[in-house]
Parts: sequence; structure tokens; C-alpha cells
Amino acid sequence: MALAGVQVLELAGLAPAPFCGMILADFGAKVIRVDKAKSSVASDTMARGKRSIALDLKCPGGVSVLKKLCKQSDVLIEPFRHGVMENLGLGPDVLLKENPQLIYARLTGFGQSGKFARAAGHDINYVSLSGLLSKLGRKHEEPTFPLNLLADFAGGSYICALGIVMSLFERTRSGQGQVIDSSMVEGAAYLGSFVYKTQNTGIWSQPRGENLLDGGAPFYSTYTTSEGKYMAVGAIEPQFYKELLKGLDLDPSDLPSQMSFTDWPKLKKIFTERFLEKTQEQWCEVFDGTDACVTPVLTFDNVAAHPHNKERGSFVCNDEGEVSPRPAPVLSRTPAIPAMGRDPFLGENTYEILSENGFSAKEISDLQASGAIASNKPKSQL
Ligand SMILES: C[C@H](CCC[C@@H](C)[C@H]1CC[C@H]2[C@@H]3[C@H](O)C[C@@H]4C[C@H](O)CC[C@]4(C)[C@H]3C[C@H](O)[C@]12C)C(=O)SCCNC(=O)CCNC(=O)[C@H](O)C(C)(C)COP(=O)(O)OP(=O)(O)OC[C@H]1O[C@@H](n2cnc3c(N)ncnc32)[C@H](O)[C@@H]1OP(=O)(O)O
Repeated sequence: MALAGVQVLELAGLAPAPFCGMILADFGAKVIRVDKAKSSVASDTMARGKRSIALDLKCPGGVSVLKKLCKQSDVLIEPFRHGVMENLGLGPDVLLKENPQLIYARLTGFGQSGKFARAAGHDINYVSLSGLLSKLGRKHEEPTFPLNLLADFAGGSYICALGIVMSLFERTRSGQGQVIDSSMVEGAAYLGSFVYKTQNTGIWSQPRGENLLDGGAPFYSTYTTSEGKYMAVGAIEPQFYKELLKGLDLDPSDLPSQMSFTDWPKLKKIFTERFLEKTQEQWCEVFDGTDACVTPVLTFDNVAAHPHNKERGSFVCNDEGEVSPRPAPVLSRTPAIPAMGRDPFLGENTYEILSENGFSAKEISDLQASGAIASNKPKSQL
């Protein structure tokens, strides 16, 4: 796999860092999640392919274990607000001095500097500060956030994973590590570059929810079918719009022009009424295989069984019967091979990780006795 041979330490966090670690694990990195020794519940629901070591970083023994692990690792991902790592004596100055090749990824909401650097926050706060939330939502409604996908995962996990991979690549030339300041506000804003950089084109000239791509246009929207399911329509270009009208059995000469936005509400009403005439399956029969850009809104229950997704194997099922998306993108020679086993228990692999990283059996039992480490399988793995 592409990242084989790369050792990553992921300090346990809520959602963005876990997904970042999972991406790296899916593509072959050896990812070690560092859990709290005193914690009993894992909040990491994206632990695929990871192992877990439990350390108490509030005690000197735990800190020195992490330092030693960092000396032998390529990447550290830390998910705490600014200042937490420094307070633990694990700031980048300390760790990069001991291992100048370390890539020290700091995945936070507000970044390492600025007024909010030490403030608590969640996805919705980061998207709001990115400016993008003001653009999302239906007409006359409050801004609507797309679950916690935009900042946590797209602007957070993915952007941070990209930073890590770029740093690993750069390190092959310089031999040096570096610090990644991955702010979810900035990651989300950066993903919104298209919206920022098209502000003067006129496509956002109307209030929120009344534009081309924010649900204002009748040909870029969702519609309810006769049995209460939905179809997604994205027929922007005239040739595709023509196919849409054909599928809906509407005569263009009876309708206002496609780009007359003052007529969009009227056109939307016509489309709404037409979509209510058939079931989702019937509309798929009409539109599948055409260029009308009309697709069913699939649910988690039927997404893996859709013929297109099934043919490509876009979803995988693990040993516990849990269906999830296959890692993307697909690399031709070194594709990701997601692990199929269950997620690790907290501290399940503490002993094996320590011994792989040069700790003797005596050192491990001393650490255990001092409470610096914890394990779910204390005896069986010694
Ligand atoms: C909207 C999302 C958040 C969604 C989260 C949910 C998806 C999950 C939340 C709860 C989960 C459920 C729950 O766990 C129960 C079940 C468990 C089961 O296994 C699965 C199902 C569950 C139902 C489970 C399901 C889901 O997983 C949940 C519902 C987000 O937006 S996430 C993004 C949040 N923002 C950031 O990550 C930005 C950067 N971070 C921060 O700003 C802060 O970390 C944050 C998030 C505000 C939290 O602040 P907090 O004060 O709590 O932490 P920090 O200031 O960062 O400090 C951490 C302290 O911990 C100490 N520490 C760390 N490691 C160790 C260690 N190994 N040993 C000892 N101590 C440690 C560290 O020193 C800090 O201590 P101090 O405070 O003293 O400095």
C-alpha cells in the first residue's frame, strides 16, 4: 500500500483526527492511537486498521513513553486546542528536537494562533467562521449546516491528511520533518475557494437559496417522488437541461427560459408536480443511462446495493456486518486495503506496541505499576 512503512501516532480525539488517522491506516500506514490510560470509553468510531496504546500523559512516565514513540515515528497527529501539548511538555519544539524528521500535525478548529486559538468549538463554529455557512441554506431559512462534514472531515481530516502526505513527500528531499497547523476554519474556507473566487461572476448575486447552486435553480435541486422518496437533479448545461425536460415529458416551448431566474419559482412548481407523478424506481427507469443528470437520492439502507455502486465495490462490509465506504481514491498499483476486523479496545495493544518500539519487559511492567500505561490484556501479551 502507498503508505506502508509509515508509523503514525494519533492522540485520541473526537472526530477529525480519528478520520485523518483512518485515512492513513486505510492506505497502509501503521497507525497507533494513543488513548487515555484512565478512560474507559473510546469515542473513536473511525478506528479501522488502528491499534491502541493507553498512556497517562499527566504523569512523567507516560510523557517519556510518548517521547520515545515519537522518536521512532514518522507522524504525530494531535487534536487538542492550542497550548495543551505545550502544557504536557510535548510541544513541537521538544519533539522535533528529539526527532527532526517528525511530522507534527496539529489538527484544531481555530489554528495555533489568533484570538480563538484556545477556545472550545465544534464543526458548526468552524464553518461559521469560514464564511461558508452564510452561503448554505434554503430561501428565507436560517443557514443550514451539512451535518458535521464540512469542517470536521473535509476541511479538517482530509486537509490535514493532505498536509501529512505532502510533508512526507517533501521529507524525502530535505530529510526534515515539520509542523502542520491545520485549522478547520481555514481548511473549510479553502475548500470553499470556488465560492469565494466566483463571487464576481453573478452566480451568487441573489439572496441565499435563490442562486444557481444553492437550491434556487429548478434544474439543480431535489424533488419528492410519488411515494415520498427523492430525486436529485443537476441539469445545468443546456444540452443536459434539454434531456431533463424530455424525461419529464415537458415541452420547452411551454416553459420560461432556463436561465430566467425570476421564473425559477414557477418552473420549480412545474417540476415538483411532475416528479410527484412517478415513484423513484419509475424515474430511474426514465433517466438512468441518459445525460439528464438525474439520480435517485439513495439512503444508507440501499446505497451499497445500487447497481453502479455494487459494480464498482464502492462500499465494504466488515467482519461485524458494518457497511461503510471503500477508501477513496482508488490507486491502480497500490490501492488501499481497509482492515475488516473490529476496532481495538482502549489499550488493547499497549504491550505489543511498546515492545515493538524497544521497551523491555521490565520497563513495561514498571510503567504498568506506576500507572503510566494501561492495557486491556495485561498478562496475555507480556
Ligand atoms: C461535532 C463534532 C463532535 C462530534 C463528536 C461525536 C461524534 C462524539 C462525541 C461523544 C461520542 C460518543 C461517546 O463517546 C459515547 C459512545 C462511545 C462509543 O465508543 C461510540 C458511541 C458513542 C455514543 C460516541 C459516539 C460519537 O463518537 C460521539 C457522539 C466536532 O466538531 S469534533 C471537533 C471538535 N474540535 C476539535 O477537535 C478542535 C480541537 N480540539 C478542541 O478544541 C478541544 O479538544 C475540544 C474538542 C473543544 C475538547 O476540549 P477539551 O477541553 O475536552 O479538551 P482539550 O482542551 O483539547 O484537552 C484535552 C485534555 O485531555 C488531556 N489528555 C489528552 N490525552 C491524554 C492522555 N493520554 N492522558 C492524560 N491526559 C490526556 C490533555 O492534557 C488535556 O488536559 P487539560 O484540559 O488539563 O489541559
